Amino acid sequence: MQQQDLAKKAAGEKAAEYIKPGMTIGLGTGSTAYYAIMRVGALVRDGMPLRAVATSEQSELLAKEQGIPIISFSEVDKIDLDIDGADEVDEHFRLIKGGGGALLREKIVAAASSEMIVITDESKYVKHLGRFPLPVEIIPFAWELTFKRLIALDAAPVLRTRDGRTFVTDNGNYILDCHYEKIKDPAGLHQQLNDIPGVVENGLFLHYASRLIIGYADGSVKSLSR
Ligand SMILES: O=C[C@H](O)[C@H](O)[C@H](O)COP(=O)(O)O
Repeated sequence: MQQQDLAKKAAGEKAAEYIKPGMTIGLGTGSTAYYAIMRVGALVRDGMPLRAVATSEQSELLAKEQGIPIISFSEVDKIDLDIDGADEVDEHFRLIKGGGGALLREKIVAAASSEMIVITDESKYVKHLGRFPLPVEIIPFAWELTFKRLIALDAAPVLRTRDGRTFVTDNGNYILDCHYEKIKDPAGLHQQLNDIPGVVENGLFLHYASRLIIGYADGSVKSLSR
């Protein structure tokens, strides 16, 4: 296993220690959330009663393979604990998410959760958000106009593609990856982006994370709360 994967595994498995019987869990998306989901699966197989909602089709599939009871959102009043990865996190627990294109569902789940644990390896803990391109989910209708609005705002947007085709999210939308290098005013930018017609959501998660678990290649973790 690569060193970064050891760090992700350590963080994902540590997060699962916060799960208590009877909880409703939000399952994140990505290569770090993968390890948390695997651990949740092991807890279920050991007999712990819990249920979960997933933040992407990919995570739902993995959860079902692991035997985790997935419930529909119509059955959910509140989510006790959301465990998810991030592309960047700063010391104020502000995040950039959406590298895998799951930001919209992830934000809906984070907003509905009493607690959000963010799991990362140390490379993602940054002084300033922005080196990782900020994903912005937009609707396909007239996407070129939304794209031009973002150019006018100096976001340097790039339409995300995969295998030579436009990337389409689980919600049928497109992603514009916006290049800032250093985001000086995350709250202002969040508002500015979401005010643009055609923008569905952006990858800044500013108020959701309550605990940050950073994994290291030697298998150790640092768990910080706010
Ligand atoms: O859209 C994807 C999510 O926001 C992921 O949680 C994020 O991209 C981190 O993924 P990974 O753990 O694979 O680096």
